Amino acid sequence: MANSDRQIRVAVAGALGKMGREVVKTVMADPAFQLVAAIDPSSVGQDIGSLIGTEEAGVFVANSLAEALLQSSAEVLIDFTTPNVVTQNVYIALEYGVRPVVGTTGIKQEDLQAWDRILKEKQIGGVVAPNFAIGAILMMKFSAMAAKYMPHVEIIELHHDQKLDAPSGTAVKTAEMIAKERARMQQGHPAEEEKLQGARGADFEGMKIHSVRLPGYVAHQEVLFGGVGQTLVIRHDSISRESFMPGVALAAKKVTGITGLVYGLENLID
Ligand SMILES: NC(=O)C1=CN([C@@H]2O[C@H](COP(=O)(O)OP(=O)(O)OC[C@H]3O[C@@H](n4cnc5c(N)ncnc54)[C@H](OP(=O)(O)O)[C@@H]3O)[C@@H](O)[C@H]2O)C=CC1
Ligand SMILES: O=C(O)C1=N[C@H](C(=O)O)C[C@H](O)C1
Repeated sequence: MANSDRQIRVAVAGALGKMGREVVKTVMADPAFQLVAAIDPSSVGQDIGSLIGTEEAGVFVANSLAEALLQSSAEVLIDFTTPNVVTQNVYIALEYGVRPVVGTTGIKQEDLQAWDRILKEKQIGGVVAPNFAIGAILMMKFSAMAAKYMPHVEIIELHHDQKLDAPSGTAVKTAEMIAKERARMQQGHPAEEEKLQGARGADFEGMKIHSVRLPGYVAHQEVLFGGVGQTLVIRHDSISRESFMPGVALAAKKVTGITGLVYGLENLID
């Protein structure tokens, strides 16, 4: 791919993971981007393109994010690593003035607030999106709309059994968006009692969230609403990780034109 000033210089952390591989392919295929670094603990020193089965990228897997960012002059870091790695990665990116685009989930609110502050001080942008699939964004928005009229709601998220965090970032974001539209409330019978701990799921401001982990699933969520004499189910299925790629590419392009942190893809496409 030809290098030009107009291309956005992109580094990918977690480049050999399930998402990272798709992201590397997407970045390599999009003329708006130049892949300049790939960070992952395994296969260090090998060409990332050869490792993921595309053409050679001329970019070799690095272990140290700081060194990779420094040497590559990356402008954007796309992070799909793990919940215990992402926080440190973003602070490193911010130190080097690199704009983070983060899909990794399990991030604390206090870190989101700190990143927003630092990004504003540095006058650059960052994006954290628990879900980059447009269908999932619509599911969350429709759920927030429905909760105004049908406030009794429970969330069931279903994922592959390699997922490290529960509940999913998407389920938490959905609950946050619903919580803005309805008052905190008690659901179910006031005297209900769990005979087996965890049977009623996790609690988010009175909303129950249930996490399923099974081989065969990719990423799925149902938001169930109950009213008098009626129910409503809003469901989204990501049946392949390609579903996330247009959102990732959009965020990596838009992040160069914003200041501060955008939390949620819906805030970039409104
Ligand atoms: N926002 C969204 O739309 C989506 C978000 N996700 C989230 O993205 C994250 C990644 O998911 P997924 O790709 O399935 O996970 P994987 O476990 O497949 O990939 C994570 C990768 O990160 C690597 N890694 C570990 N430590 C580091 C480090 N210090 N620096 C760089 N890379 C590192 C891992 O290497 P190793 O295995 O050798 O440790 C692995 O290759 C999860 O939090 C998931 O929830 C997933 C899908 C969509
Ligand atoms: O781990 C995954 O796979 C996914 N993680 C994100 C989440 O936690 O919501 C997004 C999507 O659900 C896939």
